[in-house]
Amino acid sequence: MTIDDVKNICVVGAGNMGHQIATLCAITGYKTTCTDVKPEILQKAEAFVDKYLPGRVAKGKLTEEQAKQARANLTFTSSLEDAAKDADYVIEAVIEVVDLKRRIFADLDRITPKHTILASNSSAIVSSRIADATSRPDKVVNLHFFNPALVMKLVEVVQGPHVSDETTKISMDLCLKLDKVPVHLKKEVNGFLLNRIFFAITKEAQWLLEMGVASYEDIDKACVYGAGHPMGPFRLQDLTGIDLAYIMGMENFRRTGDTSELPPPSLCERYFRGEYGEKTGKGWYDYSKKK
Ligand SMILES: NC(=O)c1ccc[n+]([C@@H]2O[C@H](COP(=O)([O-])OP(=O)(O)OC[C@H]3O[C@@H](n4cnc5c(N)ncnc54)[C@H](O)[C@@H]3O)[C@@H](O)[C@H]2O)c1
Repeated sequence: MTIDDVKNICVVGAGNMGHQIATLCAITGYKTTCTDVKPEILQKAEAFVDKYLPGRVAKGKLTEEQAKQARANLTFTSSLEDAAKDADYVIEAVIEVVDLKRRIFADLDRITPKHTILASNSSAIVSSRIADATSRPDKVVNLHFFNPALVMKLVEVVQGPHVSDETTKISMDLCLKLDKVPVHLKKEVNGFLLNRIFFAITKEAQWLLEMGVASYEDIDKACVYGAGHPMGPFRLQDLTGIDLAYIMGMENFRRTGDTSELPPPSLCERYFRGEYGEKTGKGWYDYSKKK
C-alpha cells in the first residue's frame, strides 16, 4: 500500500481536534466521514464547517469551487460503522481515556478493511497501549496534530516498535498531502516531542503560581514578552482544555505512580468547577463576553 491508495478518511470524535482534522482532510481532497457519539457535537462541527468554508472563500484562501468540493467531501454521522466501513485511513480523536480508545480500535479493527491504517491523535497515549486491541498492530500508529489543527503545521508521527515502516511512510506522506510538516519519532516516548518541551515549561509555570511567586497573568506575560511565545502557558491551557490537562495528569499518575504528575490544586479547582477554558467560556481567563 502507498499514499495513493488512501482515498477515504474517517475521523472518530468531532470535538476540539476532530472537527478541524476532518475539515482539513476534506479541503485537501479526501472523502472524509466524521463521527461522534454526541449529536450536539456533530451539529456544532457541521455548523463550524458551514461557516468556515465561506469564510475562507471571503478571505481569498479558497475558490468557490474548492469550498464546494470540500463541503461535498465531508459527511457527519453518529454511526461508527457507517463512518469507518470504507475508510483507508482512520484518525481517532476521542477523549483521552485509554480503555475507551482500546474499545474503539477493537471496533475499528472489526469494521474497516484489512488494509486500513488506524491512527490515534492522542497527546499522551502511545499506540503500543492500543495496538494489541486489534489484529493489525503494524498498522496502529500515533498521528499527533496540534491545536488548532487547521492552523498548526506540525504533526508528530510516532513509530512504536510494532509499527511497520510502510505505515510510518504512508502516515508521513499523508501529512504532506494535508499540507502539514510531519516529524518522525523513531521511538515512543511519553509526551512525544514538542509537548515534552511544553510540559517542562508549564510545570514550572504552574509551580511558580502555586508558590505565590506571580499571578498566572504575569507568568503568561513573561513568556510572551520575554521569550517571544505567541501565548503564555495558562492562556494555551485555556485553548487546549483544562479538562485535557487534568485527565492527562491523572493518566500519567496512574501509569507511573509519580505524585509530581498529579494536576496541581489551582488546576483541579477549575476542572471541578467545569471551567475547562475557551470551550466552556471560562478557564484561567474569562471568555464569556467573547462571541
Ligand atoms: N485539545 C488539544 O489541544 C489536543 C491537541 C492534540 C491532540 N489532542 C488529543 O486529541 C484527542 C481529542 O481531544 P479533544 O481536545 O478534541 O477532546 P474533546 O473532548 O474536545 O473531543 C472528544 C470527542 O470525542 C467524542 N467521543 C467520546 N467517546 C466517543 C466514541 N465512543 N465515539 C466517537 N466519539 C466519541 C466526544 O463526544 C467528544 O466530542 C485526545 O486524545 C487528545 O489527547 C488534543
